[in-house]
Amino acid sequence: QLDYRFYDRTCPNLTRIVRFGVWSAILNETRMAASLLRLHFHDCIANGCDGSVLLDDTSTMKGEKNAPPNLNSARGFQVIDTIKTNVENACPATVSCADILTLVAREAVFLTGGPYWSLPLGRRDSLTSNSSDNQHIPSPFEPLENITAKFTSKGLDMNDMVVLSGGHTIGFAQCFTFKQRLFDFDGTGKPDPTIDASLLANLQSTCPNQDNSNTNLAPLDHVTPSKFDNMYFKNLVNNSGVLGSDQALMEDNTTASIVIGYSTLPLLFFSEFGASMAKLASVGVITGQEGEIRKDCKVVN
Ligand code: HEM
Ligand SMILES: [Ca+2]
Repeated sequence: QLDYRFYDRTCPNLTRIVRFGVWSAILNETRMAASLLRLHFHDCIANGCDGSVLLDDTSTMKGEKNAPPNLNSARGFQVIDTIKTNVENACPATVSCADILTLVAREAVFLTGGPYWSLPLGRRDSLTSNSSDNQHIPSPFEPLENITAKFTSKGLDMNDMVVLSGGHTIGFAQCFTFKQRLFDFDGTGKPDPTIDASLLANLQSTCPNQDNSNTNLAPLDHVTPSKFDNMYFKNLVNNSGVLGSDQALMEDNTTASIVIGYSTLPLLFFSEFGASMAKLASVGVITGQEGEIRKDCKVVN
């Protein structure tokens, strides 16, 4: 029910408005591209791409935004609000927050050097958000089989999972999300023996072994952290993945061979990333008369 020409008549400048908004935000802070891409992923994995991640909590509703893993971690809400305001000024009560977030993620990837893909539109916004839907978001502490299962339960296969993990070619992670690998891997009291030695030294200096380093930031791709390229996959081949869940892609033969492919074929990565992003963007969408077109992405009408 999504349609490639959904807003052609009702909001012809939509793509331009979104692109300008994302461009301005990235100009102000490079990392914002990554934060916006992740926000879309979390929206889609938790109850479908319906803008539910954007809703503020109310006295009767505890939503996704302020629940783990988004709490003190998900970013970019202000950027979405600014773009929504500009879209409302051009085309009042027409474009959903869910479609805006979907378009924003595509522009964020494109403007940092990544691929571009076509997207059918017409998503509607949810009337609720439920913190418990965040349980579907993969955790960096869980085994690969669990993460794979979380993707397949949304209709995304192992190839989608590996290629979409390439989103970690941009952006940052807080030390607590990978620190046990640096000092106490699997309760051994030692670092993960597989981490590349120079990356290990680097990460240990960014994330010293004390609680007050938990929210320090390290790039997920330590070579080209603000460029959307296939370096993430090259890093995995070189034992330089940051999250345990990233490096785990090299421990299974099937996922490892996909990683190796993308590490040598950047254009294959780009085309498959676009295809899988389009697939992600259709997960659990609501269309037609369901849901609503929110006026303000933070609150239901
Ligand atoms: C495969 C399972 C995944 C796991 C376990 C995972 C986990 C994480 C974690 C722990 C962080 C750091 C959060 C923080 O420090 O607060 C992160 C950041 C990020 N993730 Fe993922 N992620 C996964 C998949 C994805 C996918 C599919 C995408 C997009 C296509 C994505 C895009 C990002 C981006 C861009 C960042 C950086 C955000 C920023 O700098 O603000 N991740 N992820
Ligand atoms: Ca990169």
